[in-house]
Formats: sequence, structure tokens, C-alpha cells
Amino acid sequence: MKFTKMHGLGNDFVLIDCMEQEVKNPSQLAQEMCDRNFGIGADGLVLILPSDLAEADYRMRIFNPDGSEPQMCGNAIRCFAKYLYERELTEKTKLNIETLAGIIRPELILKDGAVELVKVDMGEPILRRSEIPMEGEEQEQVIKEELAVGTEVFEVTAVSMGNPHCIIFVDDIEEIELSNWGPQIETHKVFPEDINVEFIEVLNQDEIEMRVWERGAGITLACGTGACASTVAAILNGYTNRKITVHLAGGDLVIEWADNNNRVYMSGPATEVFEGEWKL
Ligand SMILES: N[C@H](CCC[C@H](N)C(=O)O)C(=O)O
Repeated sequence: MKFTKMHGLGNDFVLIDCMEQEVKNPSQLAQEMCDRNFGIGADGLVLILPSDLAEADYRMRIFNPDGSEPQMCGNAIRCFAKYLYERELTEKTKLNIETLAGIIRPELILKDGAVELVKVDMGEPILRRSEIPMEGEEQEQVIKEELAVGTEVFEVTAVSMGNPHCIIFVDDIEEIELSNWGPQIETHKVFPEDINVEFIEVLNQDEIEMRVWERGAGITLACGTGACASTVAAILNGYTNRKITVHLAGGDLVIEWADNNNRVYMSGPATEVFEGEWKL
């Protein structure tokens, strides 16, 4: 089975073009392919599929290394869009992609005919507690709510970009023991579908530093939906302007939560590394 290895700021994926080959058990295949010793090694498996929706060009499915299927993946959809254009599966530079988070709209930014950046309309953030989802009394938003994790108490802000994110603002991000707190918060009983965990240090009104423990994946070098959710959380808490740079371990994303249409825009690179043949 042919595959293509790509990454968005070091958040890496195996892409399989299912227009010509069928994947029977993607959850099992994701666990095998994503294994960094016995497989290819990746933070996710991405399937390129036709869409039955008239308004969509293609459909993207994403699977975490643990085999779970999240609603969306920001770094992956930039890779997905670049793949379609460079393989001439589309001539469009503005695409409509069907995902479990709805129709997501990547735009390819070209320079000298090549894809330089991908700007993605990630849709509107979801802030209602019950839609994150997060248990507890019904309320509009979860902003700086205390969450007991073992002997520690964190102030959390919860935002969904189709997939759930728990954002915690700290004074010094280097002091955070991500491997300790990440899994405990990811699987906390208050989050019925588990959750991605972002620790944020606000550098100034135009920049934040982010480290992430991803649901179903663990520590990754970047998380696109997480950067979007963290930007929304920073604005809700009054820390930053509406268009900022998010500094991730793997590089930078520019995120804007537009005040004229309530939509979140993410701009960043997508890189193809190699093609290969998976021996079934
Ligand atoms: N692990 C995430 C999906 C991948 C998100 C991330 N890689 C991104 O770039 O948005 C989840 O279970 O919601």
C-alpha cells in the first residue's frame, strides 16, 4: 500500500490516497503505521477520500496513534490540501474539505507556482460547556474554572474546534511536567470524550508560547486545532489581541479569531518528506 509522509511543524502524518486503494480497518492500521519502532512513525494516519457532499471537494479522516478517530486535525488538513494540489487531484487553491468537524476550508498560498503556506478557515469555536464536552452544571463558557487533578488545582479554559481542548495559562512553560499532567488531564472524568491539553505562556499581546499533550497521541511538536483553541482562550481571558503568533516546539502558526464573522483562521506550512510502500 502506497503512502506519503508529511508534517505540519513536526506534527507528522502518514497520508493514504484512498481514491485508488481501500483501507479496511483504519483504526488498526493507524496503530501499526504510527508506531515509531515497528511502523513508519507518525502522530496520525490521514485518509484521502471522496466526499458525498455536493459542497465538498474531498473528505478527510484522521486517526490518532491509539486508533481513535478525532473530529479534526489542523496540521493534517494543511498537508492534505497541499497533497491534493501537488498531485493534481485538484486545480483549486480554495478547497472545501468534509471532516467530522464539518466543512473546513484550506486556501493554498502560492509563490512562483509552489505552495508556500496554507491558510485554513477553521470555522467558529465551540464554547458551550455541554458541547466541549465537559461535565458539570450547564453554563455558556468554561473560563478559568478550577479543576482538581490529583493534589494539584489548575485553572482551565475549555474550547472546542470540533475536537476538545483544555487550555491552562502558566507563568513559565518550561517548568510544566507535561508527561505527568498531560495524561491525567486528558483522561479526567470531567471530560467524557477525553481532551487535548495545552499549556500556554503569554509572552505579550501578540505572542504566546504553547506546549501540548494531545488526546490519543501524547506530546507532539505542534497542534493546529490546539493553537486555534488556545488563541480563542487567550482572547476570552483578555490576554492578547485577536491575531497572534503561536510559538510551538516545531515552529510558528499565525492564528486570527476574526471579530467580524467569529471564524478562526490558521496560517502555516505543510511539508512532504517521503513516499513509501507499506508491506501488508
Ligand atoms: N489528537 C487530536 C487530533 C489531532 C489534532 C492536532 N494534531 C492538530 O494539528 O490539530 C484529538 O484527538 O483531538
